[in-house]
Formats: sequence, C-alpha cells, structure tokens
Amino acid sequence: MNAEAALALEDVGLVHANGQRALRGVTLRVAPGARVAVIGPSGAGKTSLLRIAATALRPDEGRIELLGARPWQLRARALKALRARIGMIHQAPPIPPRLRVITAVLAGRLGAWSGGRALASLLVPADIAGAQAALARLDLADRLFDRCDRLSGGQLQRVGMARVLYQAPELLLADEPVSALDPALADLAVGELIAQSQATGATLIASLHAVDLALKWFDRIVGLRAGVVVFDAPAAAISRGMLQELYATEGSLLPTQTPGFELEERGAPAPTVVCR
Ligand SMILES: Nc1ncnc2c1ncn2[C@@H]1O[C@H](COP(=O)(O)OP(=O)(O)OP(=O)(O)O)[C@@H](O)[C@H]1O
Repeated sequence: MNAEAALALEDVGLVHANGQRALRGVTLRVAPGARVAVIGPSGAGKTSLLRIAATALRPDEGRIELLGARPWQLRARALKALRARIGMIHQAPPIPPRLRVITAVLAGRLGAWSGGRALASLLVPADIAGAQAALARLDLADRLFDRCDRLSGGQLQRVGMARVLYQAPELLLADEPVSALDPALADLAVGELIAQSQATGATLIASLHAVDLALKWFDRIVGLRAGVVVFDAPAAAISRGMLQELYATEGSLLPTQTPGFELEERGAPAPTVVCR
C-alpha cells in the first residue's frame, strides 16, 4: 500500500462477535484532503467501516493503513498518538449527560493536550472563545454553558460535531452526523464539515442517509450494500440506475431529505467509475 493515503483498506472483512458479517473484501483508498461520502441501505456496513477507520474495531481480514501507519502493529502509546489525529462524529455522541456544552467541546483537544492542561480545562474551561466559535458554526453559540442533558437530540448531535471541529483532526470521520437535524440545519452542518476539510486540509469520510446531501457536497461517493463496495465514483458520475440498484432492498426508494428529489438519468458512467 502507498504510504501517502489518509486511509487505505485492502480486502478488509469484518465479522461481529455474534457471527454477523458486516464487511467483505472492502478495498478503498482515500487520499489526504479528499472528501468521500459513504451511502447505502440500512445494515450495509457504513458504521462498521467508519469504526474500522477510527480504529474502534479491528478488521478480521485484510489490511488497514491510516495516516501513513498500520494501526494494529503499533504499540499502545503510538496508537494513542495516531488516534489523537483522528476525529469521529457519532450519530449519537457519547457525551456524559451532566457535562456542560463548553466542556464537551473542549474535550475535543484532550488527546492533544498534556495531562495537566487537560485536567485544568475540565475544572476551568481554557478556551471559551474557541469553543464558542466552533458552536457558532453550527448555530449553537448561545448554549455554551448549558448542561448537555438539557439539549435536544439535534442540539446534542451538533455539540458532538462542534467538538470534532474544535479538535481539528487530520482525518475527520462522521457516522450519519446529521440524522437528527432538519434539512436546513443538516445542509448547514454538512457544509461546515466540508469547509473544515477545505480550510485545514483534513480528509473527510462521512456516511450519510440522505443521498441528495451526499451528491450536493461530496466529490466522491462510495456505495455500500451488504458489506460490499458496489460502486466508488465521482459524484458527477452517479446515475439514477446506480442508486436504484444500491437501494433495491428498500424498494429502490432513494432516501433523501428533499421531498421529490429526482436525479436525472446521466447515461453511461464516466470511465473512472469502479463498479463491483
Ligand atoms: N455490535 C454489533 N454486533 C453484531 N452485529 C452488528 C453489530 N453492529 C452491526 N452489526 C451488523 O453488521 C451489519 C452492518 O451494520 P452497520 O451498523 O455497520 O450498518 P449501517 O450501514 O451503518 O446501518 P444503518 O444505516 O442502519 O446504521 C448489520 O448486519 C448489523 O446487523
């Protein structure tokens, strides 16, 4: 594998502890700074794929390379340092309910700070302006000192996103990051993830439920079904037929956030398309 990829998966397979296979023969190469959306029906393996990229799960088969390293060959300290360069936005962020919003956002940099600074920041918030700026990007600056258990699901989702924007990781992973947001906020939030990648050069890989959101914002779309990559193509080359086939198990109904979204048939895909 080439050391320059932000993420390189080669023939990766994953079987969950209960014997359920989630991924099979996944080969994917994402260059530094690239922006990739992963789409596919429920149970396709999107979360499993992102958790492998975040080193939260170890593949059972194949090889993974992350930011120039082979994570599962690293010693504990080096693996921790690698993880501090990766930011994961969860569908339901794992934030302790009693935490204040500001503390939850500042926690984004705990992995990069010294033990003393991290501890001090939990007691007295260190960078109020920085946390507020990250929240303002998601229209949430006025909730800075609220407790997280006083927030709605959509607000909490945006706090989780602000935390990772504040972290400013080299590899930004997002697992259905806007599933609890209304269409206008979802559009704003995905736009901010793209802006972050453009401003910092971070690689962005996001799984998205809404196909129209993926096509609007991302350069490259990976279609996953039953744990297998069925296409990997520039957004401009995605055709209605490819999407209908991807969502065939859901009656070919495309999940979109815009009612009546229609993708015009674009004919034969461009030559760069990889269909499996
Ligand atoms: N912790 C787990 N234990 C056992 N099986 C799991 C676990 N997590 C996921 N699976 C199974 O692995 C497969 C892929 O699941 P995954 O959550 O990765 O898909 P997904 O595309 O993210 O789905 P969704 O869009 O519904 O969130 C599914 O068959 C699922 O049932």
